[in-house]
Amino acid sequence: MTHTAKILLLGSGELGREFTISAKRLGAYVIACDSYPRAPAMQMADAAEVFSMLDGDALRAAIARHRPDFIVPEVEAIRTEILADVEAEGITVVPSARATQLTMNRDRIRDVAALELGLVTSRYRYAESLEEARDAATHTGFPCVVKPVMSSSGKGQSTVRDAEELDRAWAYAVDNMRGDRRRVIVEQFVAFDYEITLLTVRTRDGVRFCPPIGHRQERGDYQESWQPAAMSPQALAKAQDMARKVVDNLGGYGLFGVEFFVAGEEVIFSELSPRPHDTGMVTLISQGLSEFDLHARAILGLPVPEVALLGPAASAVILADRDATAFRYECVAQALATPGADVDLRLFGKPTTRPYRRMGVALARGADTDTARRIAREAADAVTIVYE
Ligand SMILES: Nc1ncnc2c1ncn2[C@@H]1O[C@H](COP(=O)(O)OP(=O)(O)OP(=O)(O)O)[C@@H](O)[C@H]1O
Ligand SMILES: NCC(=O)N[C@@H]1O[C@H](COP(=O)([O-])[O-])[C@@H](O)[C@H]1O
Ligand SMILES: [Mg+2]
Repeated sequence: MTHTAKILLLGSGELGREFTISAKRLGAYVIACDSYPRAPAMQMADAAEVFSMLDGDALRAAIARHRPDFIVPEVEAIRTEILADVEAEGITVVPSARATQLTMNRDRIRDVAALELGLVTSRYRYAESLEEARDAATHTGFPCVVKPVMSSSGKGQSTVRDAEELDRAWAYAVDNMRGDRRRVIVEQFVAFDYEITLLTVRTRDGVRFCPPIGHRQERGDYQESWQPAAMSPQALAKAQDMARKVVDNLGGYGLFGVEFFVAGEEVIFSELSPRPHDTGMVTLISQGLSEFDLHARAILGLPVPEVALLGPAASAVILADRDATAFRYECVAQALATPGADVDLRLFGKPTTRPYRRMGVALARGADTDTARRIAREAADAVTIVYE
């Protein structure tokens, strides 16, 4: 055997690409899967498979063909029943088949967090019709946020200020949902002071936390993130306590991105990813071991040391603005030229653009997080996508 482990990666975007690099550095053989060819992680992997992760037959066939030691989900939308079957047959699903099933849809994980574990969440209710959405909004009050239970990166999500706007929000959610479950969550709008991602690693030796990551979102999608997020020790302790409860409930080994809203000293659990988080790309420059290295180590059962921050750092996204198949990047040298600053780039190698598609990220370290944010934003803005 020439490799330490065989990993089937389900989803091959930018997060999978960095995970592939981390896993391969530790000697793993990686088969990268996604619905389109030349996806970012495929360009780094030993082998690639192109099929929809929601196609159960194709997923089963890929598992049977490669017989991996580990299945590592990189997206939410996967035919997760199959993962439960293969876990029972002895393949390790990361972090666990149950975690992938509970987090694929917002309603399941929200019910576990709020009802089973008693975590603080916003008021919420589910709706399967416009009528039910109206009832749900009576329960949450206005403003509220309407999201399809199956979606990510803000797709189909909108904030509703009054009853009049509900029709449009319901239609928008139904039109932009993934899968075939016409179900939304209606959530009380939380007027938070700031929001964080707490990267939480479940390892054989216990749970470890990265310093909290602050982030700013637009259209439900992340624009910039920074680490450490300034927060009181009391608020951090509450977030860590909730994160520990939820990852221990989900089980298995790996890194989780646990999202919280913070208002004063109140910490409100929002949702979590049982895998590296987009806002956690800042750890590519802020930590000796990035979130991808930590995920790989935890999965492979390797030692995971206490996480040390190298210094205040930030990430800023590089977005496309139109549909295109022919384009190039310019001004990369200028982006990396900020004098005296630690600045870096990741261009993901996505083969096509579309409006708001994340094509890359700029990374920076600075004397404080405000400085790092400024340098990262300037570097991201310097990179120009030239459409041909
Ligand atoms: N109830 C709420 N109150 C206030 N803001 C909210 C609320 N729900 C979501 N948001 C805002 O929208 C962002 C995206 O929401 P959420 O994380 O639920 O969606 P998502 O589609 O799962 O995103 P991702 O997959 O990128 O994490 C949040 O980070 C927050 O900024
Ligand atoms: N918030 C979830 C997230 O950031 N997921 C990341 O985006 C990719 C899809 O990008 P695409 O839509 O540009 O193909 C996913 O594969 C994953 O790496
Ligand atoms: Mg989120």
